[in-house]
Amino acid sequence: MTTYLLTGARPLGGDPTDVLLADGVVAALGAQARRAGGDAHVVEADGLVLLPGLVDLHTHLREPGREDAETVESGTRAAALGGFTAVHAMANTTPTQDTAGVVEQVWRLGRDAGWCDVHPVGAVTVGLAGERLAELSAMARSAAAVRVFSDDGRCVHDPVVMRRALEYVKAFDGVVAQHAQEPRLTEGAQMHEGVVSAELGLTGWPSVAEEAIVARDVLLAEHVGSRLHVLHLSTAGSVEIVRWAKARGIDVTAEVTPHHLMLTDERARGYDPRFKVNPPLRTAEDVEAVREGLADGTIDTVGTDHAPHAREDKDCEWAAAAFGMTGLETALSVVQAVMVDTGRMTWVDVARVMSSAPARIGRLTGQGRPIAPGEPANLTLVDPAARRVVVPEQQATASVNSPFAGQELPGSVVATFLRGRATVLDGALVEQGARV
Ligand SMILES: NC(=O)N[C@@H](CC(=O)O)C(=O)O
Ligand SMILES: [Zn+2]
Ligand SMILES: [Zn+2]
Repeated sequence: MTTYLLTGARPLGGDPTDVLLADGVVAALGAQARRAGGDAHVVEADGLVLLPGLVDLHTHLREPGREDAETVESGTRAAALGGFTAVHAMANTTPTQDTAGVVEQVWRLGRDAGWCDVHPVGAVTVGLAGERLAELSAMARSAAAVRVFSDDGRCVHDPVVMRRALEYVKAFDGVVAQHAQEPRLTEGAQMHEGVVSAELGLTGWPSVAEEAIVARDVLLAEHVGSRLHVLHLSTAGSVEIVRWAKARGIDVTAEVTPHHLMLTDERARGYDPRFKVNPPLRTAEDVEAVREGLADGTIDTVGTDHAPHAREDKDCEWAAAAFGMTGLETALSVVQAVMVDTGRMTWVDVARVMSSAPARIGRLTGQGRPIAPGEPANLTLVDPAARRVVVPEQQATASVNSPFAGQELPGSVVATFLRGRATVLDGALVEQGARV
């Protein structure tokens, strides 16, 4: 296995130092790294920020079932290029990831592709139908060792089913990740309900449809003493509820997506379906509230909600288009633009919200660890001074539905290491055959 000497890298944005990666771990730092790294492959890292490998709790890889939109192979290539060393693959596949057999299949596909760790999310209910609990314990005990359960794409709407799921996952330290959307309040909804939806004549999706479920679920989590994770939180009211719940000692964590940190419902004005997403893009006040919530720790993680869609599902009129946008290859840049370059967060904070916190919530060992001797070498090296224009056709994801197409974003991933092996070097994928 190649050893790597990263020279002049800034761990978590701190002072420059040399970092030696050998035998899958961070072998040494500083002068010791330079001494021991005589025959190592040198990666010039002057001015580059070294982060723990990013961990996504919310990726749609679409395999099995929609390999025309993404496969485990194409999606994990995108992940590696985005700086990720682990992703959680959402359960809304066809067939649904609701049995030990299907989650093991996805887990194996991820392992064989080798671009990053793939942790399948288990469905909460059979077929995401919201009625009967899926075989949660069999998925937890399978080779995939599932700890995160979600019907994402759909809300676990029945409070009795949600309560049972929260109770059940306690047996194996699992977490229920809720897609908070009151279905009756969002029937036929096309975008955020507000001034813009009224002007465009599109059916609105009120903030309360999210907030009502977030409020109910934090109370349920408190009642049964279980862990709850709120996916893609998007409204100022949701931030307030989670803040209240945490102050009360409820074991809740929350996620925001890069697109909800940057974009508003004004984008719907062009009726461009790339901006159609669930939950919908909200108002500037909501965007400010989720930024503040992320900076003050109310929101624990940034999850990409990478949701690739085939061209025919997006190249159509707004009302007919699918909900969702890609995000793995732009997530870190968006967080840099919105949170770091504005002085609202440091790289230490970025490492928390994009690596250590999601790893902890997913109960991953070996990911999101400090950059210290003996720790697994899951790392990403970022050039914060770089700028690039997003060209979806040039990305590794098999789909082109990026809301940032044509936009210039700061920062680029120069290298990604998975247990000491480079998956990305010089900003390009290191193909299997070239890996040593
Ligand atoms: N976010 C989306 O708009 N779409 C997701 C489902 C989801 O995350 O709810 C998808 O699977 O396409
Ligand atoms: Zn969702
Ligand atoms: Zn999703």
